Amino acid sequence: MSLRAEGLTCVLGGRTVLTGVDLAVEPGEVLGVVGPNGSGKSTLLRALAGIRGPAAGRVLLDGTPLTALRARQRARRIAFVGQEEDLPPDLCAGEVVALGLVPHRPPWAGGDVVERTAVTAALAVVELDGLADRPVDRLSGGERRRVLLARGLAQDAGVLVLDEPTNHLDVRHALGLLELVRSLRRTVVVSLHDLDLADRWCDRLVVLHDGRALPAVSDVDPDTVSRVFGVAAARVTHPVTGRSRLVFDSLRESS
Ligand SMILES: Nc1ncnc2c1ncn2[C@@H]1O[C@H](COP(=O)(O)OP(=O)(O)OP(=O)(O)O)[C@@H](O)[C@H]1O
Repeated sequence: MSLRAEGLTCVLGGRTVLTGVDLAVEPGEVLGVVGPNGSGKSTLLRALAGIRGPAAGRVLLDGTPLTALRARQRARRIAFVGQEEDLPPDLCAGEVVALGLVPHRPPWAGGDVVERTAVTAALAVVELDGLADRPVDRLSGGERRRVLLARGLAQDAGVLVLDEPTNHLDVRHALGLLELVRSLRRTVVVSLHDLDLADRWCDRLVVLHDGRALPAVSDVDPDTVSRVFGVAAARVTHPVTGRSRLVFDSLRESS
């Protein structure tokens, strides 16, 4: 599925956070969204997922404006996994994941064996086998993130919109999650604070700066990173893997 934003302007609490954002995500592409704190990453992702409509502009899913889809139709096509969610503490991990199946079943249809199987499979993908019956307030922060990702996977939508999915994850699980996301071959929009991870794992990156989106690029220029984030950025070659990596230091250290 393709996702396209045309002239998106997003206003929060009377303040214009983003102006005139144009971007396109091709079917099967992983598009990263990066930018400093408060630059509007979550706001953009929510607009792309149809959770909060823009003040101006539109989002098209395979050419159809999101506003033309009912919520249930939209949820079958776009799964959104937000940064933080206040989950009722005694809800079990499996019940959270089962929420991802709601758009696919008729109203009031209860849980059954098929649902249980889908929940078990989604939890296994995020390496949380056997935790279906554990209340979410007895999970670690990283485990809760993975439960939310499992809910997004269970939703079985063609487009995944992930806001900071690697928050709380240790380095192995963070890399594993991005490997998993790529292997799904779905259309993905993902915001990441870790610029090096974003640079390595996304097909293209959009940098948010001063309320606008810079054109998407496949290799972000270290000078752009330095200017937008106010750090000394450079590219180096990883001594073991030979892959190109972004490294950073404070501007003070570079002078
Ligand atoms: N409800 C609100 N009312 C007014 N301003 C808001 C509201 N929610 C967020 N903002 C502001 O909108 C801007 C964009 O917020 P957003 O959460 O999209 O940024 P972000 O890039 O995701 O930030 P972070 O990297 O810190 O997660 C910020 O300046 C924030 O203070």
